[in-house]
Amino acid sequence: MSDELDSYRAKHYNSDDPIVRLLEEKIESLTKELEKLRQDLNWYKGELEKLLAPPYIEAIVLDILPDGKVVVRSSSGPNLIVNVSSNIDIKKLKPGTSVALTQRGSTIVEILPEREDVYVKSFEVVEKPNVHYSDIGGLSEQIRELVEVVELPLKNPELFREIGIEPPKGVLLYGPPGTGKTMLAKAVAAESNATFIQVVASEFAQKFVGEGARIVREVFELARRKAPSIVFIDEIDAIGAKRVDMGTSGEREVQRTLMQLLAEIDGFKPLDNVKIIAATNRIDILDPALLRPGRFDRLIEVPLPNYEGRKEIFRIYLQKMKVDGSIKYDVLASLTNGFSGAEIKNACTEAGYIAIREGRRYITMDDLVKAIEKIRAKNNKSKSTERSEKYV
Ligand SMILES: Nc1ncnc2c1ncn2[C@@H]1O[C@H](COP(=O)(O)OP(=O)(O)OP(=O)(O)O)[C@@H](O)[C@H]1O
Repeated sequence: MSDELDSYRAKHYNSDDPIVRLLEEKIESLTKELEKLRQDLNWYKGELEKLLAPPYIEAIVLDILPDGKVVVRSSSGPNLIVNVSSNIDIKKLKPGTSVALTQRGSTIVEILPEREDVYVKSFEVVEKPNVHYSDIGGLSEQIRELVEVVELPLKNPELFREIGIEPPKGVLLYGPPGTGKTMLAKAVAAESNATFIQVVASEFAQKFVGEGARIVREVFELARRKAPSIVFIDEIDAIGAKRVDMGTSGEREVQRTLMQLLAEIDGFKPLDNVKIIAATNRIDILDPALLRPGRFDRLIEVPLPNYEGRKEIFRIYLQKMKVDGSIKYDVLASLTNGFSGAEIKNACTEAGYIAIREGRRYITMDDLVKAIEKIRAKNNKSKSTERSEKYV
């Protein structure tokens, strides 16, 4: 057939003939259209394949066996012993590697990019916090204690083994809001060259049954992987308060999470290279089980700064700002009785704004006095609102 066509074309072909040119243009555009349709068809086939393909199961490698099989913890729950697909380099598999299993869960078909559990992502992991003891005012006694029970054991566990004393596994920092508890935890992590893992206990209280306990497990597995590390649990009263009744499922979930936390703490030895620091504004409502020996058995109070502490905190912030020669630190300390460190910092920032509003590039004593009055007025207002709400 194609020979006859070729010989017909050879005899009659006339490129000047307008019909021939028209036909050739038509053929060219149809050929392009056909090519485009072929590409679209392949794309749709690929999409259809993805849509119809059963989902992979995510898993974490726990161990590699001598026979080349791998033990994984699948996200669907059980531990499995699985094969490794030939396109996977088994040397790239190590405990903690995230992998994808076939739908039947029998074979590792893909190595997933390194990531922490999505829940753990909701926690802050700071390899090296940028807070130092010198940034903290009025808490020298608390710093000394943290150096003794956290920094030294992390940096020099042998010293404690040799002498034969066990430092506490958990330290509880307690005191009013804004007094420097989080700063202290970050500073001791920075000075100990430890990874700082900050969680807010209310993050543990998840809405799905068992999720809180799972998050606790993930956080402590992360802490072991990144050791030496410090797990800092802020607002621990969110899960560690005395339980009055186990009526609601939410209360039971919180209790399960607390039990998991206690199990994790009990699972550590005092000289392991993971330390746990918790913070609370409400030590009075904590479950005594948390404070039992071997858990948070070192309590460090972090109170509002006294006169000298307030002077120190003002110096820390004002030395980083442009001020004129009128600053009197003793007067500032006298005007801020009852202020927390956070409120003193806010007063310095507010004084900066007052100077800017008045068109100046430096802060005066008058700016600071006005700022202190503004913050005290705001505090009094919020306290009176609190009181009135209490009696509503
Ligand atoms: N003693 C202090 N020295 C210097 N700055 C302080 C001090 N206390 C608080 N601050 C300032 O207040 C801010 C809040 O402090 P921090 O978060 O450590 O308080 P906290 O006690 O953990 O508060 P909360 O109990 O509300 O979590 C800090 O970022 C810091 O700037």
